[in-house]
Amino acid sequence: MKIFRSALLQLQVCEDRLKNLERAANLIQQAKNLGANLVALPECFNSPYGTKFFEEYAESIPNGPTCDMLSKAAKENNIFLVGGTFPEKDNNKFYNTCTVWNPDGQLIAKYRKMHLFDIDIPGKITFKESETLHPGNELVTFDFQGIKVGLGICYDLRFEELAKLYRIMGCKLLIYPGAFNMTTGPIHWELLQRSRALDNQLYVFGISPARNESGYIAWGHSQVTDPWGKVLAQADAKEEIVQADIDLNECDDVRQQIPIFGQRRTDIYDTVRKY
Ligand SMILES: NC(=O)CCC(=O)C(=O)O
Repeated sequence: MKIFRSALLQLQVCEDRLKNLERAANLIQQAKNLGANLVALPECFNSPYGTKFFEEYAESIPNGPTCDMLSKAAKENNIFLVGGTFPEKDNNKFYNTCTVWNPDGQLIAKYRKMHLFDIDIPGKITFKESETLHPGNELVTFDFQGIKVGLGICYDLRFEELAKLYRIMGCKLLIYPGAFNMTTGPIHWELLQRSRALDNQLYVFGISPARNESGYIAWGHSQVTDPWGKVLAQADAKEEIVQADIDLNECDDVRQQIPIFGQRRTDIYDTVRKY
């Protein structure tokens, strides 16, 4: 399908897991009513975002209330559902994991955040996901009606190598559930998505939780960016559905008109320096 309607659900997340699931299920249904066939939730949508919460809210995949809700919602609404992320428990290790569900309610992809959010900006924000989480080690794509879609999570947006690999693998859309903060969000969130989109000539979705009042405060501003690097749609801070009609012909046009991928001097890049 070359043209489709997408919906990014900028969900208001609270400390009550079941309320988060109910609210998410409700927004998914609203997105379906708007005609969306690809719907995506934000990072950490079943729990507040914070290292002290990850173990308490973690579930195994695919058994648990969060996967049950996602599977049911995908099936009942007959949509592809990118289930944001939630803390995953596997063999006594914890991951920040994104699941993807097809319209039959089947789990078709699972991506574990590869670059953990460990930063220290004195007086502003210090965060260390690696205190409780392990990183994933695999790139993950899924097929959405003939389109290859690549997955990343939030801080992964900063690593252009990951996005480039997805482009090389044939992706035309990258989806990043994410929860940027009030320090980096205002200056980096939009810019990073536009950069990944422009560099790789593909669509980028960034899906944030809505702004909350305390703890880790999410920037919001869920965003759809096209292969020209243009922002097609962007939320404000509150809970809302960002919808956008995606025309994959744009990818083909941009790639043909500005054919940077065939023009890369990999003969030089690959020999000058090995990382
Ligand atoms: N959840 C995250 O990975 C946050 C990333 C972030 O805020 C950043 O600045 O990078």
